Amino acid sequence: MEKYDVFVIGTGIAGQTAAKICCENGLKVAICDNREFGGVCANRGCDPKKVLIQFSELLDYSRHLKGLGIEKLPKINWKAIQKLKSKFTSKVPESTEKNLTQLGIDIYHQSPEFIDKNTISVEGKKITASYFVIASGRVPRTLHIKGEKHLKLSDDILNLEKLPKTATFIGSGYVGMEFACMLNTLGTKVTIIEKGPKALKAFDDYLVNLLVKKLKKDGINFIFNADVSRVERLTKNYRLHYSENGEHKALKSRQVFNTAGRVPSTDVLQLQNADIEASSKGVDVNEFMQSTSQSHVYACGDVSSASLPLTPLSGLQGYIAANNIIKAKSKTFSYPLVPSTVFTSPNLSSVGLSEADAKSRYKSVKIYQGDATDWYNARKQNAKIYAYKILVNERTDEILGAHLLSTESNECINILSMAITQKMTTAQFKKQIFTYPSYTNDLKAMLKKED
Ligand SMILES: Cc1cc2nc3c(=O)[nH]c(=O)nc-3n(C[C@H](O)[C@H](O)[C@H](O)COP(=O)(O)OP(=O)(O)OC[C@H]3O[C@@H](n4cnc5c(N)ncnc54)[C@H](O)[C@@H]3O)c2cc1C
Ligand SMILES: NC(=O)c1ccc[n+]([C@@H]2O[C@H](COP(=O)([O-])OP(=O)(O)OC[C@H]3O[C@@H](n4cnc5c(N)ncnc54)[C@H](O)[C@@H]3O)[C@@H](O)[C@H]2O)c1
Repeated sequence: MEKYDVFVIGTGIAGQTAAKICCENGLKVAICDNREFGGVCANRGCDPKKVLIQFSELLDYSRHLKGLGIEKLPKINWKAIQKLKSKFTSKVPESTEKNLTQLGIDIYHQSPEFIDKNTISVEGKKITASYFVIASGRVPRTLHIKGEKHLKLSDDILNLEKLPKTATFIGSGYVGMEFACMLNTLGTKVTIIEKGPKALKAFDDYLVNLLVKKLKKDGINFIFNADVSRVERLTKNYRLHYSENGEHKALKSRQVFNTAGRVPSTDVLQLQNADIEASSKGVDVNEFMQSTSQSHVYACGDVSSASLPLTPLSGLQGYIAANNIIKAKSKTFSYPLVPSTVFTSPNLSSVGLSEADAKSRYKSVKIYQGDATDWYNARKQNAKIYAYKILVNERTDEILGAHLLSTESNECINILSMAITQKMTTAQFKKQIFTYPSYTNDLKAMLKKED
Protein backbone atom coordinates (compact mmCIF):
# COMPACT_ATOMS: atom_id res chain seq x y z
CA MET A 1 0.00 0.00 0.00
CA GLU A 2 1.35 3.43 -1.07
CA LYS A 3 1.57 6.04 1.70
CA TYR A 4 1.72 9.81 1.29
CA ASP A 5 1.75 12.80 3.61
CA VAL A 6 -0.67 14.63 1.30
CA PHE A 7 -2.96 13.39 -1.47
CA VAL A 8 -4.48 16.12 -3.66
CA ILE A 9 -7.60 15.56 -5.77
CA GLY A 10 -7.72 17.87 -8.80
CA THR A 11 -5.00 19.59 -10.84
CA GLY A 12 -6.57 23.03 -11.38
CA ILE A 13 -5.06 26.16 -9.93
CA ALA A 14 -6.24 25.25 -6.39
CA GLY A 15 -4.88 21.68 -6.41
CA GLN A 16 -1.60 22.53 -8.13
CA THR A 17 -0.92 25.41 -5.74
CA ALA A 18 -1.58 23.24 -2.70
CA ALA A 19 0.48 20.30 -4.02
CA LYS A 20 3.49 22.43 -4.91
CA ILE A 21 3.61 24.23 -1.56
CA CYS A 22 3.34 20.94 0.38
CA CYS A 23 6.05 19.37 -1.76
CA GLU A 24 8.39 22.37 -1.48
CA ASN A 25 8.05 22.05 2.29
CA GLY A 26 9.35 18.50 2.28
CA LEU A 27 6.10 16.54 2.35
CA LYS A 28 5.55 13.43 0.21
CA VAL A 29 2.77 14.44 -2.17
CA ALA A 30 0.59 12.79 -4.81
CA ILE A 31 -2.00 14.43 -7.06
CA CYS A 32 -4.68 13.01 -9.36
CA ASP A 33 -7.11 14.13 -12.03
CA ASN A 34 -9.80 12.27 -13.94
CA ARG A 35 -9.35 14.54 -16.99
CA GLU A 36 -6.43 16.30 -18.68
CA PHE A 37 -4.05 17.86 -16.15
CA GLY A 38 -4.21 21.64 -15.62
CA GLY A 39 -7.84 22.29 -14.62
CA VAL A 40 -10.68 24.31 -16.11
CA CYS A 41 -9.15 27.79 -16.35
CA ALA A 42 -6.17 26.86 -18.51
CA ASN A 43 -7.73 23.98 -20.50
CA ARG A 44 -11.42 24.76 -20.93
CA GLY A 45 -12.28 28.05 -19.18
CA CYS A 46 -10.86 31.56 -18.83
CA ASP A 47 -7.76 31.31 -21.02
CA PRO A 48 -9.08 29.65 -24.21
CA LYS A 49 -12.31 31.63 -23.86
CA LYS A 50 -10.51 34.96 -23.99
CA VAL A 51 -8.48 33.87 -27.04
CA LEU A 52 -11.78 33.32 -28.89
CA ILE A 53 -13.65 36.30 -27.47
CA GLN A 54 -10.97 38.79 -28.49
CA PHE A 55 -12.08 38.21 -32.10
CA SER A 56 -15.75 38.94 -31.42
CA GLU A 57 -14.67 42.02 -29.45
CA LEU A 58 -12.60 43.17 -32.41
CA LEU A 59 -15.51 42.64 -34.77
CA ASP A 60 -17.91 44.49 -32.48
CA TYR A 61 -15.43 47.38 -32.21
CA SER A 62 -14.98 47.44 -36.01
CA ARG A 63 -18.76 47.43 -36.60
CA HIS A 64 -19.09 50.57 -34.50
CA LEU A 65 -16.51 52.30 -36.69
CA LYS A 66 -17.83 51.02 -40.01
CA GLY A 67 -18.42 53.95 -42.32
CA LEU A 68 -16.36 56.19 -40.05
CA GLY A 69 -12.98 55.05 -41.33
CA ILE A 70 -13.47 51.32 -41.59
CA GLU A 71 -14.63 50.35 -45.05
CA LYS A 72 -14.68 46.57 -44.77
CA LEU A 73 -15.28 44.54 -41.66
CA PRO A 74 -12.60 41.97 -40.76
CA LYS A 75 -13.42 38.51 -42.15
CA ILE A 76 -13.42 35.87 -39.45
CA ASN A 77 -11.58 32.59 -40.07
CA TRP A 78 -12.93 30.33 -37.33
CA LYS A 79 -10.58 27.45 -38.19
CA ALA A 80 -7.55 29.73 -37.79
CA ILE A 81 -8.95 31.10 -34.52
CA GLN A 82 -9.38 27.53 -33.22
CA LYS A 83 -5.79 26.79 -34.23
CA LEU A 84 -4.58 29.83 -32.32
CA LYS A 85 -6.60 28.76 -29.26
CA SER A 86 -5.10 25.26 -29.43
CA LYS A 87 -1.63 26.76 -29.21
CA PHE A 88 -2.60 27.92 -25.72
CA THR A 89 -4.38 24.79 -24.56
CA SER A 90 -2.62 21.88 -26.24
CA LYS A 91 0.55 22.02 -24.17
CA VAL A 92 -1.13 22.58 -20.80
CA PRO A 93 -1.72 18.95 -19.74
CA GLU A 94 1.77 17.75 -20.65
CA SER A 95 3.60 20.73 -19.17
CA THR A 96 1.52 20.52 -15.99
CA GLU A 97 2.37 16.83 -15.56
CA LYS A 98 6.03 17.49 -16.30
CA ASN A 99 6.20 20.35 -13.86
CA LEU A 100 4.56 18.35 -11.05
CA THR A 101 6.68 15.25 -11.68
CA GLN A 102 9.90 17.27 -11.78
CA LEU A 103 9.04 18.58 -8.32
CA GLY A 104 8.80 14.98 -7.13
CA ILE A 105 5.03 14.79 -6.94
CA ASP A 106 3.47 11.42 -7.90
CA ILE A 107 0.64 11.68 -10.40
CA TYR A 108 -2.47 9.55 -10.95
CA HIS A 109 -4.97 9.70 -13.81
CA GLN A 110 -8.23 8.65 -12.28
CA SER A 111 -10.90 9.75 -9.85
CA PRO A 112 -10.15 8.30 -6.42
CA GLU A 113 -12.79 6.89 -4.11
CA PHE A 114 -12.58 7.20 -0.36
CA ILE A 115 -12.61 3.78 1.31
CA ASP A 116 -12.31 5.13 4.82
CA LYS A 117 -11.03 8.28 6.55
CA ASN A 118 -7.38 7.76 5.57
CA THR A 119 -7.61 5.43 2.59
CA ILE A 120 -8.57 5.93 -1.03
CA SER A 121 -8.49 3.65 -4.00
CA VAL A 122 -7.15 4.97 -7.30
CA GLU A 123 -5.89 3.22 -10.43
CA GLY A 124 -6.58 -0.09 -8.70
CA LYS A 125 -4.26 0.75 -5.78
CA LYS A 126 -5.04 1.38 -2.16
CA ILE A 127 -3.39 4.56 -0.93
CA THR A 128 -3.23 6.09 2.52
CA ALA A 129 -2.42 9.70 3.33
CA SER A 130 -2.15 11.76 6.47
CA TYR A 131 -3.89 14.69 4.74
CA PHE A 132 -6.24 14.99 1.78
CA VAL A 133 -6.85 18.13 -0.26
CA ILE A 134 -10.06 18.11 -2.28
CA ALA A 135 -9.66 20.55 -5.17
CA SER A 136 -11.93 18.94 -7.74
CA GLY A 137 -13.67 22.11 -8.93
CA ARG A 138 -17.13 22.25 -10.46
CA VAL A 139 -18.92 20.58 -13.36
CA PRO A 140 -21.95 21.67 -15.40
CA ARG A 141 -25.30 21.29 -13.65
CA THR A 142 -27.49 18.44 -14.92
CA LEU A 143 -30.94 19.70 -15.88
CA HIS A 144 -32.72 16.34 -15.55
CA ILE A 145 -34.80 16.91 -18.66
CA LYS A 146 -35.74 14.49 -21.40
CA GLY A 147 -33.21 14.51 -24.22
CA GLU A 148 -30.49 15.95 -21.97
CA LYS A 149 -27.88 13.99 -23.92
CA HIS A 150 -28.42 16.35 -26.87
CA LEU A 151 -27.31 19.37 -24.87
CA LYS A 152 -23.81 20.69 -25.47
CA LEU A 153 -21.61 22.23 -22.77
CA SER A 154 -19.08 25.06 -22.51
CA ASP A 155 -16.30 22.60 -23.49
CA ASP A 156 -18.14 22.04 -26.79
CA ILE A 157 -18.50 25.77 -27.45
CA LEU A 158 -14.76 26.23 -27.02
CA ASN A 159 -14.11 23.41 -29.50
CA LEU A 160 -16.78 24.19 -32.13
CA GLU A 161 -15.48 23.11 -35.54
CA LYS A 162 -17.71 25.62 -37.29
CA LEU A 163 -20.01 28.38 -36.15
CA PRO A 164 -23.64 27.19 -35.98
CA LYS A 165 -26.30 29.14 -37.90
CA THR A 166 -28.54 29.20 -34.84
CA ALA A 167 -27.96 28.43 -31.16
CA THR A 168 -29.93 28.39 -27.93
CA PHE A 169 -28.34 28.91 -24.52
CA ILE A 170 -30.11 27.63 -21.41
CA GLY A 171 -29.07 30.01 -18.62
CA SER A 172 -27.96 33.64 -18.69
CA GLY A 173 -25.11 33.61 -16.17
CA TYR A 174 -21.46 34.33 -16.90
CA VAL A 175 -20.93 31.38 -19.26
CA GLY A 176 -24.20 31.77 -21.18
CA MET A 177 -23.90 35.51 -21.64
CA GLU A 178 -20.24 35.47 -22.67
CA PHE A 179 -20.58 32.72 -25.26
CA ALA A 180 -23.99 33.89 -26.52
CA CYS A 181 -22.55 37.35 -27.08
CA MET A 182 -19.49 35.90 -28.83
CA LEU A 183 -21.46 33.66 -31.20
CA ASN A 184 -24.03 36.37 -31.94
CA THR A 185 -21.30 38.84 -32.90
CA LEU A 186 -19.69 36.20 -35.11
CA GLY A 187 -22.93 35.65 -37.01
CA THR A 188 -24.93 32.96 -35.18
CA LYS A 189 -28.60 33.74 -34.51
CA VAL A 190 -28.80 33.36 -30.73
CA THR A 191 -31.57 32.84 -28.19
CA ILE A 192 -30.97 32.88 -24.43
CA ILE A 193 -33.58 31.14 -22.32
CA GLU A 194 -33.46 31.83 -18.58
CA LYS A 195 -35.55 30.43 -15.74
CA GLY A 196 -35.31 33.62 -13.68
CA PRO A 197 -36.66 37.11 -14.39
CA LYS A 198 -33.27 38.63 -15.37
CA ALA A 199 -29.84 37.91 -16.76
CA LEU A 200 -26.67 37.96 -14.62
CA LYS A 201 -28.60 38.07 -11.36
CA ALA A 202 -25.56 38.86 -9.22
CA PHE A 203 -24.87 42.07 -11.15
CA ASP A 204 -26.31 45.56 -10.90
CA ASP A 205 -29.84 45.85 -12.37
CA TYR A 206 -29.31 49.26 -13.96
CA LEU A 207 -26.24 48.09 -15.89
CA VAL A 208 -27.61 44.62 -16.73
CA ASN A 209 -30.71 46.24 -18.24
CA LEU A 210 -28.53 48.50 -20.41
CA LEU A 211 -26.38 45.53 -21.47
CA VAL A 212 -29.41 43.38 -22.33
CA LYS A 213 -30.93 46.28 -24.29
CA LYS A 214 -27.70 46.59 -26.31
CA LEU A 215 -27.51 42.83 -26.93
CA LYS A 216 -31.16 42.74 -28.02
CA LYS A 217 -30.39 45.47 -30.56
CA ASP A 218 -27.47 43.33 -31.72
CA GLY A 219 -29.94 40.53 -32.40
CA ILE A 220 -29.98 38.29 -29.32
CA ASN A 221 -33.41 36.97 -28.40
CA PHE A 222 -33.96 36.78 -24.60
CA ILE A 223 -36.66 34.64 -23.01
CA PHE A 224 -37.07 35.02 -19.22
CA ASN A 225 -39.13 33.12 -16.62
CA ALA A 226 -39.04 30.03 -18.80
CA ASP A 227 -39.13 26.41 -17.69
CA VAL A 228 -37.29 24.09 -20.09
CA SER A 229 -38.68 20.56 -20.26
CA ARG A 230 -37.35 18.57 -23.22
CA VAL A 231 -34.86 18.55 -26.09
CA GLU A 232 -35.77 16.73 -29.24
CA ARG A 233 -33.43 15.78 -32.08
CA LEU A 234 -34.59 16.72 -35.56
CA THR A 235 -32.72 16.05 -38.83
CA LYS A 236 -30.35 19.03 -38.68
CA ASN A 237 -31.64 20.88 -35.64
CA TYR A 238 -32.75 20.40 -32.08
CA ARG A 239 -36.08 21.52 -30.71
CA LEU A 240 -36.18 22.80 -27.15
CA HIS A 241 -39.53 22.61 -25.40
CA TYR A 242 -40.30 25.04 -22.60
CA SER A 243 -43.16 26.78 -20.88
CA GLU A 244 -43.59 30.49 -20.35
CA ASN A 245 -46.36 31.67 -18.01
CA GLY A 246 -47.80 28.15 -18.11
CA GLU A 247 -47.97 28.12 -21.91
CA HIS A 248 -46.08 25.40 -23.80
CA LYS A 249 -43.66 26.67 -26.46
CA ALA A 250 -40.77 25.32 -28.52
CA LEU A 251 -37.84 26.71 -30.41
CA LYS A 252 -35.58 25.19 -33.02
CA SER A 253 -31.82 25.68 -33.38
CA ARG A 254 -28.71 23.94 -34.66
CA GLN A 255 -27.21 23.65 -31.17
CA VAL A 256 -28.60 23.87 -27.66
CA PHE A 257 -26.07 24.70 -24.94
CA ASN A 258 -26.55 23.97 -21.26
CA THR A 259 -25.12 27.04 -19.52
CA ALA A 260 -27.34 26.70 -16.47
CA GLY A 261 -24.59 26.83 -13.86
CA ARG A 262 -21.95 24.57 -12.34
CA VAL A 263 -22.07 22.33 -9.26
CA PRO A 264 -19.27 21.04 -6.98
CA SER A 265 -17.55 17.94 -8.41
CA THR A 266 -17.89 15.54 -5.50
CA ASP A 267 -20.25 12.89 -6.90
CA VAL A 268 -17.84 10.03 -7.49
CA LEU A 269 -15.48 10.59 -4.54
CA GLN A 270 -17.57 8.56 -2.08
CA LEU A 271 -17.06 11.24 0.58
CA GLN A 272 -19.55 9.48 2.84
CA ASN A 273 -17.08 6.60 3.36
CA ALA A 274 -14.77 9.09 5.08
CA ASP A 275 -17.58 11.00 6.82
CA ILE A 276 -16.69 14.19 4.92
CA GLU A 277 -19.62 16.55 4.87
CA ALA A 278 -20.60 18.33 1.69
CA SER A 279 -23.70 20.14 0.47
CA SER A 280 -24.81 21.65 -2.84
CA LYS A 281 -22.38 24.51 -2.05
CA GLY A 282 -19.43 22.13 -1.89
CA VAL A 283 -17.25 20.51 0.77
CA ASP A 284 -18.01 22.26 4.06
CA VAL A 285 -14.93 24.13 5.23
CA ASN A 286 -13.95 26.52 8.00
CA GLU A 287 -11.76 29.63 7.68
CA PHE A 288 -8.65 27.39 7.46
CA MET A 289 -10.05 25.66 4.36
CA GLN A 290 -10.31 22.60 6.58
CA SER A 291 -13.28 20.25 6.37
CA THR A 292 -15.70 21.00 9.20
CA SER A 293 -16.19 17.26 9.68
CA GLN A 294 -12.65 15.81 9.21
CA SER A 295 -9.67 17.82 10.44
CA HIS A 296 -7.16 16.01 8.18
CA VAL A 297 -9.15 16.92 5.07
CA TYR A 298 -8.93 20.30 3.34
CA ALA A 299 -10.95 21.61 0.41
CA CYS A 300 -10.08 24.59 -1.74
CA GLY A 301 -11.12 26.37 -4.92
CA ASP A 302 -14.47 25.98 -6.67
CA VAL A 303 -15.33 22.77 -4.79
CA SER A 304 -15.13 24.37 -1.34
CA SER A 305 -18.21 25.79 0.38
CA ALA A 306 -16.24 29.07 0.81
CA SER A 307 -15.75 29.51 -2.89
CA LEU A 308 -16.83 32.22 -5.21
CA PRO A 309 -15.94 30.24 -8.30
CA LEU A 310 -13.28 32.48 -9.83
CA THR A 311 -9.68 31.64 -10.66
CA PRO A 312 -7.91 34.14 -8.36
CA LEU A 313 -9.79 32.83 -5.32
CA SER A 314 -8.99 29.19 -6.14
CA GLY A 315 -5.27 29.92 -6.12
CA LEU A 316 -5.56 31.81 -2.85
CA GLN A 317 -7.51 29.00 -1.19
CA GLY A 318 -4.97 26.40 -2.39
CA TYR A 319 -2.22 28.49 -0.80
CA ILE A 320 -4.14 28.75 2.48
CA ALA A 321 -4.96 25.01 2.63
CA ALA A 322 -1.33 24.01 2.02
CA ASN A 323 0.05 26.43 4.58
CA ASN A 324 -2.36 25.10 7.20
CA ILE A 325 -1.24 21.54 6.46
CA ILE A 326 2.38 22.60 6.99
CA LYS A 327 1.57 24.65 10.09
CA ALA A 328 -1.88 24.18 11.60
CA LYS A 329 -4.14 27.25 11.60
CA SER A 330 -1.37 29.50 10.28
CA LYS A 331 -3.46 31.15 7.55
CA THR A 332 -7.12 32.11 7.39
CA PHE A 333 -9.43 32.78 4.47
CA SER A 334 -11.35 35.95 5.13
CA TYR A 335 -13.26 36.65 1.91
CA PRO A 336 -11.08 39.25 0.23
CA LEU A 337 -12.53 41.85 -2.10
CA VAL A 338 -12.94 40.13 -5.48
CA PRO A 339 -13.45 42.10 -8.68
CA SER A 340 -15.04 40.21 -11.54
CA THR A 341 -15.91 40.77 -15.19
CA VAL A 342 -18.41 39.22 -17.56
CA PHE A 343 -16.64 39.30 -20.92
CA THR A 344 -19.59 40.39 -23.04
CA SER A 345 -19.34 43.28 -25.52
CA PRO A 346 -19.07 45.61 -23.69
CA ASN A 347 -17.65 44.11 -20.51
CA LEU A 348 -19.68 44.23 -17.31
CA SER A 349 -17.52 44.49 -14.19
CA SER A 350 -18.19 44.67 -10.52
CA VAL A 351 -16.39 44.96 -7.20
CA GLY A 352 -17.47 45.46 -3.60
CA LEU A 353 -21.02 46.03 -2.43
CA SER A 354 -24.14 46.03 -4.55
CA GLU A 355 -26.57 48.92 -4.11
CA ALA A 356 -28.90 46.78 -1.97
CA ASP A 357 -26.08 45.52 0.27
CA ALA A 358 -24.59 49.01 0.66
CA LYS A 359 -27.98 50.43 1.67
CA SER A 360 -28.62 47.63 4.16
CA ARG A 361 -25.19 48.08 5.80
CA TYR A 362 -24.82 51.85 5.82
CA LYS A 363 -27.19 54.59 6.93
CA SER A 364 -26.57 56.91 4.04
CA VAL A 365 -25.23 55.83 0.67
CA LYS A 366 -24.39 58.21 -2.16
CA ILE A 367 -25.03 56.75 -5.59
CA TYR A 368 -22.97 58.03 -8.47
CA GLN A 369 -24.74 56.56 -11.46
CA GLY A 370 -24.93 57.55 -15.07
CA ASP A 371 -24.93 56.89 -18.77
CA ALA A 372 -21.57 58.01 -20.18
CA THR A 373 -22.25 57.07 -23.79
CA ASP A 374 -21.80 60.70 -24.85
CA TRP A 375 -18.42 61.03 -23.09
CA TYR A 376 -15.32 61.39 -25.24
CA ASN A 377 -14.00 57.83 -24.76
CA ALA A 378 -17.23 56.18 -25.90
CA ARG A 379 -17.87 58.73 -28.66
CA LYS A 380 -14.44 58.29 -30.24
CA GLN A 381 -15.12 54.57 -30.75
CA ASN A 382 -18.82 55.14 -31.46
CA ALA A 383 -19.64 52.73 -28.61
CA LYS A 384 -23.31 51.96 -28.15
CA ILE A 385 -23.28 51.99 -24.38
CA TYR A 386 -21.02 53.15 -21.55
CA ALA A 387 -22.41 53.42 -18.02
CA TYR A 388 -21.50 53.18 -14.35
CA LYS A 389 -22.72 53.02 -10.77
CA ILE A 390 -20.39 53.76 -7.86
CA LEU A 391 -21.57 53.55 -4.26
CA VAL A 392 -20.07 55.71 -1.54
CA ASN A 393 -20.57 55.87 2.22
CA GLU A 394 -21.86 59.43 2.70
CA ARG A 395 -20.54 59.69 6.28
CA THR A 396 -16.92 58.70 5.55
CA ASP A 397 -16.76 59.43 1.78
CA GLU A 398 -15.29 55.91 1.30
CA ILE A 399 -16.02 53.98 -1.88
CA LEU A 400 -18.09 50.86 -1.10
CA GLY A 401 -18.81 49.29 -4.46
CA ALA A 402 -18.33 49.92 -8.14
CA HIS A 403 -20.13 48.61 -11.21
CA LEU A 404 -18.98 49.47 -14.72
CA LEU A 405 -20.19 48.73 -18.23
CA SER A 406 -17.61 49.54 -20.91
CA THR A 407 -15.11 47.97 -23.27
CA GLU A 408 -12.38 48.71 -20.71
CA SER A 409 -14.23 47.94 -17.48
CA ASN A 410 -12.30 44.67 -17.05
CA GLU A 411 -9.17 46.77 -16.45
CA CYS A 412 -10.72 49.84 -14.75
CA ILE A 413 -12.45 47.72 -12.10
CA ASN A 414 -9.05 46.73 -10.69
CA ILE A 415 -8.26 50.39 -9.97
CA LEU A 416 -11.50 50.74 -8.02
CA SER A 417 -10.81 47.43 -6.27
CA MET A 418 -7.51 48.86 -5.02
CA ALA A 419 -9.24 52.07 -3.97
CA ILE A 420 -11.82 50.14 -1.93
CA THR A 421 -9.19 47.86 -0.37
CA GLN A 422 -7.17 50.94 0.60
CA LYS A 423 -10.35 52.52 2.04
CA MET A 424 -9.90 55.51 -0.22
CA THR A 425 -12.32 58.39 -0.03
CA THR A 426 -13.63 59.88 -3.25
CA ALA A 427 -11.69 63.06 -2.39
CA GLN A 428 -8.43 61.09 -2.26
CA PHE A 429 -9.32 59.17 -5.42
CA LYS A 430 -10.00 62.34 -7.37
CA LYS A 431 -6.57 63.69 -6.42
CA GLN A 432 -4.83 60.86 -8.32
CA ILE A 433 -3.28 61.69 -11.67
CA PHE A 434 -4.13 59.17 -14.35
CA THR A 435 -3.16 59.09 -18.02
CA TYR A 436 -5.28 61.08 -20.44
CA PRO A 437 -7.29 60.19 -22.43
CA SER A 438 -8.15 56.95 -20.67
CA TYR A 439 -11.12 55.13 -19.29
CA THR A 440 -9.33 55.15 -15.92
CA ASN A 441 -9.34 58.93 -15.95
CA ASP A 442 -13.12 58.86 -16.50
CA LEU A 443 -13.50 57.20 -13.08
CA LYS A 444 -12.76 60.56 -11.46
CA ALA A 445 -15.45 62.26 -13.54
CA MET A 446 -17.94 59.56 -12.49
CA LEU A 447 -17.47 60.62 -8.89
CA LYS A 448 -18.35 64.24 -9.62
CA LYS A 449 -22.09 64.21 -10.10
CA GLU A 450 -24.37 62.33 -7.76
CA ASP A 451 -27.40 60.71 -9.40
C1 LIG B 1 -16.20 28.50 -19.59
C2 LIG B 1 -15.63 29.06 -18.32
C3 LIG B 1 -15.05 30.31 -18.33
C4 LIG B 1 -14.51 30.84 -17.16
N1 LIG B 1 -13.97 32.09 -17.19
C5 LIG B 1 -13.44 32.62 -16.08
C6 LIG B 1 -12.82 33.91 -16.10
O1 LIG B 1 -12.77 34.57 -17.13
N2 LIG B 1 -12.28 34.38 -14.95
C7 LIG B 1 -12.32 33.67 -13.79
O2 LIG B 1 -11.80 34.14 -12.76
N3 LIG B 1 -12.92 32.45 -13.73
C8 LIG B 1 -13.46 31.92 -14.85
N4 LIG B 1 -14.05 30.68 -14.80
C9 LIG B 1 -14.03 29.95 -13.52
C10 LIG B 1 -12.65 29.33 -13.29
O3 LIG B 1 -12.31 28.54 -14.42
C11 LIG B 1 -12.65 28.48 -12.03
O4 LIG B 1 -13.03 29.29 -10.94
C12 LIG B 1 -11.30 27.87 -11.75
O5 LIG B 1 -10.83 27.12 -12.83
C13 LIG B 1 -11.40 26.97 -10.52
O6 LIG B 1 -10.16 26.40 -10.24
P1 LIG B 1 -10.11 25.10 -9.30
O7 LIG B 1 -8.68 24.70 -9.21
O8 LIG B 1 -10.85 25.35 -8.06
O9 LIG B 1 -10.93 24.01 -10.08
P2 LIG B 1 -10.74 23.40 -11.62
O10 LIG B 1 -9.92 24.30 -12.42
O11 LIG B 1 -12.12 23.08 -11.98
O12 LIG B 1 -9.89 22.11 -11.31
C14 LIG B 1 -10.45 20.97 -10.76
C15 LIG B 1 -9.78 19.75 -11.37
O13 LIG B 1 -10.28 18.60 -10.69
C16 LIG B 1 -10.56 17.59 -11.65
N5 LIG B 1 -11.58 16.71 -11.09
C17 LIG B 1 -12.91 16.92 -10.97
N6 LIG B 1 -13.49 15.87 -10.37
C18 LIG B 1 -12.51 14.98 -10.10
C19 LIG B 1 -12.47 13.70 -9.52
N7 LIG B 1 -13.58 13.12 -9.08
N8 LIG B 1 -11.28 13.07 -9.41
C20 LIG B 1 -10.13 13.63 -9.89
N9 LIG B 1 -10.12 14.86 -10.45
C21 LIG B 1 -11.28 15.52 -10.55
C22 LIG B 1 -11.01 18.35 -12.88
O14 LIG B 1 -10.82 17.57 -14.06
C23 LIG B 1 -10.10 19.56 -12.84
O15 LIG B 1 -8.92 19.37 -13.57
C24 LIG B 1 -14.58 30.10 -15.95
C25 LIG B 1 -15.18 28.84 -15.93
C26 LIG B 1 -15.70 28.33 -17.11
C27 LIG B 1 -16.33 26.98 -17.08
N1 LIG C 1 -15.74 35.93 -16.54
C1 LIG C 1 -15.71 35.17 -15.47
O1 LIG C 1 -15.11 35.51 -14.46
C2 LIG C 1 -16.41 33.86 -15.48
C3 LIG C 1 -16.82 33.28 -16.67
C4 LIG C 1 -17.47 32.05 -16.64
C5 LIG C 1 -17.70 31.43 -15.42
N2 LIG C 1 -17.28 32.03 -14.28
C6 LIG C 1 -17.55 31.39 -12.97
O2 LIG C 1 -18.24 30.19 -13.14
C7 LIG C 1 -19.46 30.19 -12.39
C8 LIG C 1 -20.49 29.46 -13.16
O3 LIG C 1 -20.96 30.24 -14.26
P1 LIG C 1 -22.28 29.83 -15.02
O4 LIG C 1 -22.60 30.83 -16.03
O5 LIG C 1 -22.13 28.40 -15.40
O6 LIG C 1 -23.36 29.84 -13.87
P2 LIG C 1 -24.19 31.03 -13.22
O7 LIG C 1 -24.62 30.51 -11.92
O8 LIG C 1 -23.47 32.31 -13.31
O9 LIG C 1 -25.47 31.16 -14.20
C9 LIG C 1 -26.36 30.13 -14.43
C10 LIG C 1 -27.66 30.73 -14.96
O10 LIG C 1 -28.49 29.67 -15.41
C11 LIG C 1 -29.80 29.88 -14.92
N3 LIG C 1 -30.46 28.58 -14.83
C12 LIG C 1 -30.28 27.58 -13.91
N4 LIG C 1 -31.08 26.54 -14.18
C13 LIG C 1 -31.79 26.87 -15.29
C14 LIG C 1 -32.78 26.21 -16.04
N5 LIG C 1 -33.22 24.99 -15.70
N6 LIG C 1 -33.30 26.84 -17.11
C15 LIG C 1 -32.86 28.08 -17.48
N7 LIG C 1 -31.94 28.76 -16.79
C16 LIG C 1 -31.40 28.16 -15.71
C17 LIG C 1 -29.60 30.55 -13.59
O11 LIG C 1 -30.78 31.23 -13.17
C18 LIG C 1 -28.44 31.49 -13.90
O12 LIG C 1 -28.90 32.71 -14.44
C19 LIG C 1 -19.79 31.66 -12.18
O13 LIG C 1 -20.48 31.83 -10.97
C20 LIG C 1 -18.44 32.32 -12.16
O14 LIG C 1 -17.98 32.40 -10.84
C21 LIG C 1 -16.65 33.21 -14.29
